[in-house]
Amino acid sequence: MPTAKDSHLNISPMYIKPRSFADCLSIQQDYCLFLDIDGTLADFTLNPKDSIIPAATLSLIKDIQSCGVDIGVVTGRSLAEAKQMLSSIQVPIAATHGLEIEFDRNEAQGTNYDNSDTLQFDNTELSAIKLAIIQSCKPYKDFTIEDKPYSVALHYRQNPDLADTAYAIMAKRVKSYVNWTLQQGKYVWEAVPKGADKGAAILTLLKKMQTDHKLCPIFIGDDITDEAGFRAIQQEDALSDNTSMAQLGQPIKGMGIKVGSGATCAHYYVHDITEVTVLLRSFLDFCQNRATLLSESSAPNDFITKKTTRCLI
Ligand SMILES: O=P(O)(O)OC[C@H]1O[C@H](O[C@H]2O[C@H](CO)[C@@H](O)[C@H](O)[C@H]2O)[C@H](O)[C@@H](O)[C@@H]1O
Repeated sequence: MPTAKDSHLNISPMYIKPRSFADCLSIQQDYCLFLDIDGTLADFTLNPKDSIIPAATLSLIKDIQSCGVDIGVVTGRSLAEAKQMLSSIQVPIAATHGLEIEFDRNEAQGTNYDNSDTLQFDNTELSAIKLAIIQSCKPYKDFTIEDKPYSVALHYRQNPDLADTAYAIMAKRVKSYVNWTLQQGKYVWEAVPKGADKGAAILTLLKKMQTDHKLCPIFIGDDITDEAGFRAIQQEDALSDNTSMAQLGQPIKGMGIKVGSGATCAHYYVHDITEVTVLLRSFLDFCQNRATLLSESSAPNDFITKKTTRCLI
């Protein structure tokens, strides 16, 4: 079974004190925020269907949006599930690891799309893979199979000893399909169309959010699939792959924040979901203060002094 080790995961991230997150930010800079769901906004549960994003977190997101900050959710969940979990707020969503993107649930067709055409998604193949996985899992009561419109996930959180078995089943079932690949997550292996990538999804959302003011994207995520997102906004791939430059026409210097310790290419980390909430609250304070300062002055640069990065210990 492959491990989570990856040649990109070689940076020791710096801890951000979540309560002082505002101290890391500059009042002269416009920010936007990208948020992962599971392990970042929602605590883990044995069955994915039982997960919720706490009402307080949703209301925090809404308050940040009210300050004029764009927020996008980037998740491995299907669009339908993500929308249900986020039903009390309006937020652009890149779901199924970027395969399904919805900018605005009320907008007419044209702004929302799925990537399944581009990625040569074949529903017949997906059905065959799902069926084969169901067959293989019959002897094991501790697996949970998550049936999504564009992928299928095999969860073994109920019995972590089944990790190797889960990988063996999934690898066997995907191996004969050239357009499919396996993605690892926390206690899960998922069969996804090749090319599904949270980094590209974030850049698609960012391009849509971009105005005359250059935005500094902040992405918070916890899992292996979030690494592509960290790389995209931190421009780690700029030398080898110019996708981000080409998409936005300018370099991006964003902040990747990993939830939890462990190898990551994110430059920063916080310990857990509770700290994510504290960090979001600090970000809200920053946005509210910034809005007040900007509204009080017609020439903001006359009195606003740029903050320096003091958030690290
Ligand atoms: O990108 P994310 O929003 O982090 O979604 C990644 C996967 O999250 C879900 O699985 C994880 O959460 C489950 C519920 O807590 C947990 O049981 C499982 O062990 C985790 O891997 C979701 O079910 C998957 O579809 C997402 O791909």
